[in-house]
Amino acid sequence: MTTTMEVDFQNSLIFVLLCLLSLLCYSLYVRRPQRFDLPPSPPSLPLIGHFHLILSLLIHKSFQKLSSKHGPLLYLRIFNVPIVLVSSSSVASEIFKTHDLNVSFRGLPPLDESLLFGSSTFLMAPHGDYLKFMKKLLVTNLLGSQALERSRCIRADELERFYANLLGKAINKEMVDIGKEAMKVSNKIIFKMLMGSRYCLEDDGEAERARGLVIESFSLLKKLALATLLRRPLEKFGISLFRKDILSVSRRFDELLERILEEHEEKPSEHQDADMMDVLLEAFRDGNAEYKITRNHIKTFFIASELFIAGTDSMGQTTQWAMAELVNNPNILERLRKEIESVVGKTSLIQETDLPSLPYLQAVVKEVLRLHPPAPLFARTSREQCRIRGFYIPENTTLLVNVYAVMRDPGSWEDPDEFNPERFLASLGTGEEDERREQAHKYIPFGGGRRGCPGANLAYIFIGTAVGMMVQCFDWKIKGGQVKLEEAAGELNLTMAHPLKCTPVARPIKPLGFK
Ligand code: HEM
Repeated sequence: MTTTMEVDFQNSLIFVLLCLLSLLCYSLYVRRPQRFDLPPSPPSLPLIGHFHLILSLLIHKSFQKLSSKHGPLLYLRIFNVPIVLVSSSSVASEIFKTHDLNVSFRGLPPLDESLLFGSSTFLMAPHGDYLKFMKKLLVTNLLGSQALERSRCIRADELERFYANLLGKAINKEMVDIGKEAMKVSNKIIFKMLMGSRYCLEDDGEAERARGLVIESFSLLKKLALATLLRRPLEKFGISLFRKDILSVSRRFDELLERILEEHEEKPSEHQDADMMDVLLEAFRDGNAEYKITRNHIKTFFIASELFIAGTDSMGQTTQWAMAELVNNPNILERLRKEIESVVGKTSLIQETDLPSLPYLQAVVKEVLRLHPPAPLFARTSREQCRIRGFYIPENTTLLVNVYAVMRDPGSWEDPDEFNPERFLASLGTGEEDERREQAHKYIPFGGGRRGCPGANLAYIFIGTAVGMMVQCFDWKIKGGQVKLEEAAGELNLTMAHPLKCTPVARPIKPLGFK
């Protein structure tokens, strides 16, 4: 009896020891190496992890400092949310070339009852059939080169109005808030490209209302990014941040778009004048469409195209930074003006068809986007675990690409903090050098891979013609003679801390048709 008990006891002990041994082997050879394989991580604090490091008001700069000290691929933890920080072109290139599909998700949690941040917006939608279908519609009908060719007169009209507005200010010696004026123009252009000629009235209230909602949504987007970081710790206490504000803006967007939708249904445009709303309504009614879209999809499409870091804000901000750099660099401004005058002359206003013949203007725009990218950071999420530079990246990890650090990396750019458009002229004529930089992901103001920005062509056209017109037709007076190029704190996009306000002085240029 005793012997049987002893044998049983010995067997159980062996069994427990075997279990412990396998657990040890599992943790050593299966789990532990993965933990040890994570990218390098700077020292962190208990509970909050690296949260104190992002409390700085210029997050992209704090991250840049962190990466220059600890390396271009870092593993950070904000409370219990892991983040992988990417700060060099070689790591960005590996991500876009090798892991593009795996990181084609933004990973923000959608708020499904909201039109603004629901799962069918460009921002939240996972990569798949729906997003592919909507992007195809966006490129074919709005942002691709043929679609841009069709909407050229909308932009030419708005550029003339912009010129007339500045001329009025010059005559009255009034100061101009360049970013604000440029944002108004870019917003009107996108609104008209989307909604068609019926909204072309100068004092159109719907465009104004949409602009107000875009501004509100932008500040919500910033809060949403913060809420995403704090989501997991706060959810434990049943706290959901900003939900009420998001739903309120969504409801007002919904009402505005429902009105516009109904108008389009009552009075559809003739085929040749069909605008984006008509195109989407046709896809909505088409039983054989590649993807069956709903009425809500149509609305979210407009919100996304209007809002997503899109036209309105990014193009306005970049135009402002460009003018600030030019005011501070009179030699560059003079060289640019000479180029424009030699190609466009003194009796016509610069047109977008002139842009290919204005390489220095193109170089100025590129250099401004390099130094002052409107989206200094963008996020992707790994759907599955993967290895980047040999390091283990767990599934569902946010990858934060520091565009600002990549485009100011001294390893890729000579004198990276200098405003020097000439660096983009090396490729003059062939464009080969520019292409090489883009291929190597050294120049990424528009992101990269399949979730890269589809609005890049429109952005180059808008910024090129707006800056070109302001240089061609006006001198710019500013108090103190120099602009402070400081970045605003606590913004999601790269904004000037002190908006550029200067007075235009009309030059002896007389575009035909203007008195
Ligand atoms: C200076 C102007 C602009 C800049 C710097 C810019 C930059 C960006 C960046 C960095 C992204 C994220 C890319 C990524 O994750 O790889 C993005 C996405 C996007 N942008 Fe732009 N953008 C600009 C203008 C525009 C315009 C004019 C439009 C359309 C009217 C637009 C529409 C979009 C859309 C729809 C996405 C989301 C694409 C997706 O998630 O698949 N952007 N943009």
